Amino acid sequence: MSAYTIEKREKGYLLFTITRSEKRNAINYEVMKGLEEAINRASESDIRALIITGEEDHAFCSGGDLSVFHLLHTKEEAYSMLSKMAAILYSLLTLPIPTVALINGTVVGGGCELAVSCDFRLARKGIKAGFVQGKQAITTGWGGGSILTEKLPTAIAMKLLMEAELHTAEELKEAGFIDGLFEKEAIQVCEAYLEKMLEKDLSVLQSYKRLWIRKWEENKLRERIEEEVKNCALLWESDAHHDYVKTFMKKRL
Ligand SMILES: CC[C@H](C(=O)O)C(=O)SCCNC(=O)CCNC(=O)[C@H](O)C(C)(C)COP(=O)(O)OP(=O)(O)OC[C@H]1O[C@@H](n2cnc3c(N)ncnc32)[C@H](O)[C@@H]1OP(=O)(O)O
Repeated sequence: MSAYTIEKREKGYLLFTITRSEKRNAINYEVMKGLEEAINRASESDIRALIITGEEDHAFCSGGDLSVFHLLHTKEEAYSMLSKMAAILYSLLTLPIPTVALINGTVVGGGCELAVSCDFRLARKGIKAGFVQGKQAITTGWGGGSILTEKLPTAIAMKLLMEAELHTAEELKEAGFIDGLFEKEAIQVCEAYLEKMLEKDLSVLQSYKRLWIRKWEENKLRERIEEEVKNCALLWESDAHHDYVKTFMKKRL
């Protein structure tokens, strides 16, 4: 059973779906490979947008797959995984077409980092979301913290990260993290959200997106992400982090 699907939709966008609902769509190395493939295909000339979502309606994405990543003990082992995903999310962030995180369910940890790397976030009403890494004695480690501070006012971004709490989609729309809410028919809602953009020449969309990419380059975002990854790898080694992961895994073994 594949961990993802990539579908080219007749309206000219790619739909990437994480298909690991049995693990609340946690990201393992296969999902990372799928994201790389989707990003490469989205760079092809006829693709006008990329939508990322999760299978079923329990979760959009529960972040890193703890059943795999709990085997990473040292900062070097953690850095290898974290930097791989950080590079993927930076490629996603800087895709010169509109990207949407279609948040069909709960989104926590690295799942929020995936979502913030998209241009827009549409969420089902009532879902829970949070940058929970702080509760696990680590920080964001895929670049999501650095990217969040590019997209939200600093104080709001820092509060979301430092508190590491779960919020409702409604609260996060208030905070400016979520751009739109829906109840059902996620794909139709998302297509309606993109409709006017998808009517425009691809070169117009690409030119506008390059304005933001230019800003992120001038703000040395890629270097700041690298520092975030290194800091997270250092914290990864802490007993507090390993204790959290052990507790999570114990409940499930
Ligand atoms: C830098 C990013 C960083 C990283 O790891 O690299 C992170 O992403 S840190 C954050 C890692 N993620 C988590 O800590 C989330 C853990 N999961 C949960 O808190 C809950 O599962 C939740 C809130 C996502 C959903 O809760 P719900 O009650 O709906 O489901 P269950 O907890 O019963 O889980 C169902 C099923 O899914 C498995 N599962 C869920 N999340 C993960 C995960 N992140 N990795 C691996 N497996 C996960 C869980 O073990 C259950 O499986 P089962 O076989 O039934 O026990």
